[in-house]
Amino acid sequence: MSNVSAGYDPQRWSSIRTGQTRYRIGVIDGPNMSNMHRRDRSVYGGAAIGDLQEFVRSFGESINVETHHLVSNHEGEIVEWIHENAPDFDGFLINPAGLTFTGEPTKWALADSNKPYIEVHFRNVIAGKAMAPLGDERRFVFTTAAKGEVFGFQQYSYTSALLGLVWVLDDPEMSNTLSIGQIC
Ligand SMILES: O=C1C[C@@](O)(C(=O)O)C[C@@H](O)[C@@H]1O
Repeated sequence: MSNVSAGYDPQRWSSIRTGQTRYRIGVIDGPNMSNMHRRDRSVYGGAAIGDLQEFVRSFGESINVETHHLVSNHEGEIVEWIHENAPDFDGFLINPAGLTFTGEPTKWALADSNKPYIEVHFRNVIAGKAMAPLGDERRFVFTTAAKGEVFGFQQYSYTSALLGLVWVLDDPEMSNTLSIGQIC
């Protein structure tokens, strides 16, 4: 009997990718990531932003994905880059970094593009939040329209997110559950 379950497709459960399309993904690093080689080594590993971009690019190639990178300390530049490039991209990864709690314009540029995006962070950005003092009610701006989140795995947050994004793009059923439209 083949109709075991509409959701079960053996191909999806037995290969890294279910599709062969070569995707173009925009990878954005926000304010302060250009300085990552001088930031806390235990989090950012002492590597420079160019090393990170090369790491993500080469992982992308291994799964037939082309990544295009922007690092910027200026929100306006990030917004314009999204406007300009969104038509040519299939999706985005963003480490909003310094814009994590304030980046409404960038969040909307991504949401308006109607392309899925995944928010990434080196750190576990939620750690300790349960014990945040009263009054520290900062809101994660990008989470409301993201397809997903990956944080806490340092540079591997990016490669994990890239794989997740490709799964979403390869699988029309997952793409249909985009959270865009539920933005508050
Ligand atoms: O600049 C950053 C980096 C960060 O996004 C990360 O990658 O862990 C975490 C943010 O809270 C912080 O503002």
